[in-house]
Amino acid sequence: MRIDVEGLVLRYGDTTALDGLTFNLAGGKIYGLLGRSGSGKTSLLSVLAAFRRESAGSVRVDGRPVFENGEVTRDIIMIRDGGETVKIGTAEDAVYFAEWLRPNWDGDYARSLMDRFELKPKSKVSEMSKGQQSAMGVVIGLASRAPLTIFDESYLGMDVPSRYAFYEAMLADYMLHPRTIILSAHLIEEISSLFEEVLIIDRGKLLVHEETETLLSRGRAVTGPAEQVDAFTSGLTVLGSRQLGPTRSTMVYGDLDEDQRRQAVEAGLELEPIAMQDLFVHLTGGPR
Ligand SMILES: Nc1ncnc2c1ncn2[C@@H]1O[C@H](COP(=O)(O)OP(=O)(O)OP(=O)(O)O)[C@@H](O)[C@H]1O
Repeated sequence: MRIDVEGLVLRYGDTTALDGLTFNLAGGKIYGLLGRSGSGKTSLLSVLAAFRRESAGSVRVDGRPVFENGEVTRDIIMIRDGGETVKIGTAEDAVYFAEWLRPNWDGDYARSLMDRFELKPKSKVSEMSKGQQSAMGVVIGLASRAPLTIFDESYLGMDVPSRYAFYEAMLADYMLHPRTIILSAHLIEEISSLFEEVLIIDRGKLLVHEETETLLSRGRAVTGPAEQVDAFTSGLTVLGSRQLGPTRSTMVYGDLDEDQRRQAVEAGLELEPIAMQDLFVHLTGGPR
């Protein structure tokens, strides 16, 4: 589903959580939404999923406003941190409820996911562990096959093997049933290889919206003798620097042209990619 966000503002009383966000997502991809705590990720996703109404600006999904628009919202599911399923009743009841609400629901797939996450149909959701409740959310989110599927750190309570099982299941199901998936994430290292595009927000503003490959190609660690590194990086956008004896490694952000790459090689400098997590830390790591 296509998403068009224009000048989006969301305020909670005196707090401005989203401060004029504008971006467009063509849809049919897996998007990663990154941002530090309190940057506005849940607020943004809540507006996209019509849980909250924007204070100003507009959000359109496939060209239509989402708030109080049942035609659109039945095609959107947002699973929040901690699972968010019906907490009254059993796992089976939660599945029954989802089946009733979700036009693309796949019951066989839901059952196979429940087996995979070792969730017992007769277990009461309220008595499940945090990780099991998160897994329940993941089951509902995936088996709904909603054209716009949003996971807001839904998998945070799950243990490492379960999280990896989720990533694998999501990717496999997405390949078979392409849709628009947005994942907000703090565990960037684990999950960033799934993202086709990345949005980074900071203090309610959009900092980066790029294809993952482009974003990664912009960050480089320049390593070599300190003096040469400094000469090469002066005039570039420097994200940070580390020194080990006479060797310095400076992270830069921006496109390097052929000439610059050649100069680096001639100066005996190494240009290495930076992991998404490091880029994120340096792009958003200023003082709060
Ligand atoms: N219900 C609310 N009432 C008042 N302020 C809120 C409410 N929800 C969020 N905020 C504020 O809005 C800002 C953005 O919060 P939000 O939950 O969207 O951030 P986040 O990026 O999802 O954070 P985290 O990664 O910690 O979950 C924060 O300053 C937060 O304190």
